[in-house]
Amino acid sequence: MPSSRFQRGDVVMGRWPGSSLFYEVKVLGYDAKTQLYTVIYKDGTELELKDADIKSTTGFRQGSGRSRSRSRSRSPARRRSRSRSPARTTRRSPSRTSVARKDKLKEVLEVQLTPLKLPVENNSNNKHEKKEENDTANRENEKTEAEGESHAGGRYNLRRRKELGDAKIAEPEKKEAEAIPLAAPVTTTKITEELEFGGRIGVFLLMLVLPVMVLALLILCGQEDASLQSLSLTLTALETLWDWQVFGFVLLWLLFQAILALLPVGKVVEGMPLKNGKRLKYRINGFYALVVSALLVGVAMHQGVDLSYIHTHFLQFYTSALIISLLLSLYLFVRARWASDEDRAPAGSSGYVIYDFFMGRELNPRIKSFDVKFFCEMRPGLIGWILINLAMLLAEMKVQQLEAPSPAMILVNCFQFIWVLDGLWHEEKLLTMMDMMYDGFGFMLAFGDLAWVPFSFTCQAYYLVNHPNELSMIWMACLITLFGIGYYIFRKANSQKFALRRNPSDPKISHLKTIPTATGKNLLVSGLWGMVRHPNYLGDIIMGLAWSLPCGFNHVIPYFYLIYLICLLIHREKRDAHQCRKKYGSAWEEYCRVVRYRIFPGIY
Ligand SMILES: NC(=O)C1=CN([C@@H]2O[C@H](COP(=O)(O)OP(=O)(O)OC[C@H]3O[C@@H](n4cnc5c(N)ncnc54)[C@H](OP(=O)(O)O)[C@@H]3O)[C@@H](O)[C@H]2O)C=CC1
Ligand SMILES: CC(C)=CCC[C@@H](C)[C@H]1CC=C2C3=C(CC[C@@]21C)[C@@]1(C)CC[C@H](O)C(C)(C)[C@@H]1CC3
Repeated sequence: MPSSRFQRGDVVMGRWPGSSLFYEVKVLGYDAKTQLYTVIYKDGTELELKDADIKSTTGFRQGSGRSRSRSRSRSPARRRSRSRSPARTTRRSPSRTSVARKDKLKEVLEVQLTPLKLPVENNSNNKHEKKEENDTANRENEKTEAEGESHAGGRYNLRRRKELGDAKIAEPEKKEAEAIPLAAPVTTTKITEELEFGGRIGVFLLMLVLPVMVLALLILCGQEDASLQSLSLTLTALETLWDWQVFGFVLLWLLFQAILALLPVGKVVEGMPLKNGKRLKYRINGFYALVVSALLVGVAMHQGVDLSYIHTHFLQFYTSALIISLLLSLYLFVRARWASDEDRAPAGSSGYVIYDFFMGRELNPRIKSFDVKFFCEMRPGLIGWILINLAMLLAEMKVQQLEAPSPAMILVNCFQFIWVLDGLWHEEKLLTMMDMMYDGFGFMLAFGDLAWVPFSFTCQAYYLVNHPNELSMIWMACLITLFGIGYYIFRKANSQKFALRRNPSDPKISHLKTIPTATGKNLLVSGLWGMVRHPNYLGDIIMGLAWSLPCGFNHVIPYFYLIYLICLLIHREKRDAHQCRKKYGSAWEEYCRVVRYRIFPGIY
């Protein structure tokens, strides 16, 4: 290879097809005529890459700020690669941002990758060559072949983790900790390449439509005639939507929850690794916060506080929460000016003000050790939801002059309480979710957490106050069973995924088959995760159905949550599939071939 920058055997960083993610690859050869390198990824995938799609590992190591076991002297090559780093582009003056964005898009579009056909699995020469290349993923493939479980015709093997033994499975993780920066893809993306939610116009419309939609929902739920046609006749006067006292109560609630979150009670855990390899610390005490909140509410009720005040002032409560979420989003947008590149959320760094305001520019905004996003996602809205449901239960008894709450109201309260309790009990798992790992904290989540969750998720209980619905014993038994099935699928699927990510050799998931990927992470491909690609979404939707059905079939309004959830999760599935395709490439394609349906078995 006379005129090539890299030689056969060199370990370099190669761009993954169609993305700006770089993984460690080994150079297998260089074709001077086509000027393409043949490289092999950790999972055995061979590709041809242009010179521009290959970077030296030293440049990446320096840039990513990870701790290394061996430090090398600063070479001219490394200095070159640092000066070209996109990190620099975001530090440029705003006038140059859009030029940088175009350059970046161009760069991504220009990636030309030609997948090579892999040699047939039983070609002993090649197998030997792979083995010599000392690649962990190859070694795993070999083990699998020995077990006769290789996936016919595929590049990946479906293997039983149990049969391999825990120690062996943990091997890639161990290596990664020692020296190979493989598990977390190294990304040079500092500016958003693709705009989601319909871009700037889409998010602008969403910011207008979503708050009005919740207001309309609440007006409809609260009036006798909950049909959609009746909405225009009863447009509420704006001044009736505001009450300073209510605003004060909402602020007090937020303050109270923030104090509970700051109490030195509960364990402190580390979040998932950030771009710079560091992990943030989080105090997990959501469950205690729920217990203390319940005690406080109990004492207040005992002292004669009438919770049905929340029902009679529900619109004012919503408006206050909306204003607070708007103010919070503004604060977050402004403070992100001083955030370092590392703290920026990839999705909210487009350079377009409106888009970044919606998506959130900062990934983990913190005031000292107080994580604003983590707090808002789990506390005031979720615990507030339970408080509101309780207020609606009391209001129903008052309005309908009942001695005890209706069975429909009890079911709605119990189902939703279990869901919130489960969320707080497994609070730690939020740290591995898309919202915490990739999404910035902007208007979407601030409004979602503080206004959308507590005021639209409570629509069934609010509706039942004025729209009683009788339930037969059989129907109640059916609803409980339906909820139980949904909960089982939701919990089991989420726990299996969490266990795999936290400890791939966890005995609880050792019976499940997985597909290895180039990043060192595995994808579950049997059990619930073999039924559909998002069993947790399916479980969530079944539960949503179970707590909407007690409201009967007279109006569509109590099904608002279910409709929202289906739309959100279908959209989320698409977003996630897009990210996973970029992250996992052919392993993800293989997974999609094996598990055909996304959320609903046999349907979608
Ligand atoms: N009620 C509501 O309003 C909402 C509820 N939810 C609920 O929150 C929960 C979490 O949702 P969300 O974070 O969106 O989605 P998931 O928990 O499904 O997370 C998706 C991620 O899981 C990993 N993954 C995907 N497939 C596999 C597989 N086969 N094996 C192992 N890992 C896999 C990938 O990340 P990686 O490989 O990087 O780990 C992927 O990016 C769900 O139960 C959902 O229903 C979510 C949104 C709103
Ligand atoms: C239309 C609009 C404004 C959308 C914003 C969406 C948010 C409301 C939801 C996005 C993902 C969420 C999750 C939860 C609450 C709703 C939001 C914030 C969640 C924290 C609720 C508790 C669960 O147990 C959960 C942890 C699985 C869940 C995670 C996702």
